[in-house]
Amino acid sequence: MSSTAPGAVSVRGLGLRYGAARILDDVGFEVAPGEVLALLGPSGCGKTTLLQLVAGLLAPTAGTIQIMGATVADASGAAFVPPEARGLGMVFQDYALWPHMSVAANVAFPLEMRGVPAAERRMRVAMALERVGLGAMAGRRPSELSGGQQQRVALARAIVAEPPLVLFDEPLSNLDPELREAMVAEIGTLVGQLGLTAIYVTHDRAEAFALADKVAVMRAGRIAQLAAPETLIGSPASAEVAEFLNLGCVLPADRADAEWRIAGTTMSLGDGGPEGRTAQTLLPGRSIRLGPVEEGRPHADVLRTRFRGDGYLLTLRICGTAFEIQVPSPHRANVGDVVGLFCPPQDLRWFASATA
Ligand SMILES: Nc1ncnc2c1ncn2[C@@H]1O[C@H](COP(=O)(O)OP(=O)(O)OP(=O)(O)O)[C@@H](O)[C@H]1O
Repeated sequence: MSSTAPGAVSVRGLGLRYGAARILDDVGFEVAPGEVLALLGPSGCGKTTLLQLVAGLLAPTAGTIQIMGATVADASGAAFVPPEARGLGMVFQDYALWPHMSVAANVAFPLEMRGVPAAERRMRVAMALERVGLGAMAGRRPSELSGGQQQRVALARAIVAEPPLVLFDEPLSNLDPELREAMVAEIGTLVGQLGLTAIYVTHDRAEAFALADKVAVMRAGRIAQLAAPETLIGSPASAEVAEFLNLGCVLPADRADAEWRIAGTTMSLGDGGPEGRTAQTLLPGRSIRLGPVEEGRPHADVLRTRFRGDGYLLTLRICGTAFEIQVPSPHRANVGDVVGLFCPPQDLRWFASATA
């Protein structure tokens, strides 16, 4: 796609304030047609607020939102298209189904809103229910379905009118972990088959990485990094992002002559890193190999060991510091063991010091 083609969604300089409180600040992103963007971040970072702005449930106090090239919100007052006129599909955490209506009537609702004739409605509802594996449940009430089935109904309702954009707000958080994993796979298949353009809000890294082409990591009302999942893992933009993604242990480092030393110990990680006398370095859990304790290498105490089926997950405390790291290991280790840590220098990620 050429860089000048209009995005399915284009958000620029978006902000929302409630009085003096800045809930969102200078948020910008593009979603290309057929792309899935995940908004990932801890509770309270503004994910849902951002989704509600795109949906038209809130109006921004700064910036613009375009959907398929049309401006649907402009804080300067030039435009505000109400939610029902944006024609988007939405899937919420609590399913938001009408209890007094049948499954088929729930799914038919967006088509009714668009004035689609009854015969075509019936056909499209049947197709949408078939797609989510609920063809046989059309006549039931939502209360006669399991949580997973109810969320499939919501999914069918979100796609039945073939909207230009589907918004997902933590759709799986009410389901138990096993079902959640199965539903992630189902949503991924559906999104792929239908070529859906979507924005998917979650605080679950695995869910975001499994479903999204791009992930916006949000912190305190801003996008801290927006990148493909592989880039986030390999090149987190800041110590904050690395910590939120649980990529390993971020340690303060001091330059001593030609070497870096960590947390005031004599551990040396070799040369490299940014300019200046202090920095932070990410020791990525997935790059660490365990071995014997050796002079001049970091070592760690084993705090916990957990069997995972394919090996062990060890929780280690680095060299008498307060810093902990989780490291996968094919071998069992005992609580209290001291192990040497080996990390290829090229796998370390360096960040400017927090206090710099
Ligand atoms: N009507 C409101 N008035 C004032 N502050 C609000 C209002 N609605 C939300 N907030 C605040 O805005 C911030 C962002 O809320 P939002 O629900 O978008 O976060 P979130 O990342 O979706 O969190 P969660 O995962 O817990 O839903 C929070 O600090 C919240 O307290």
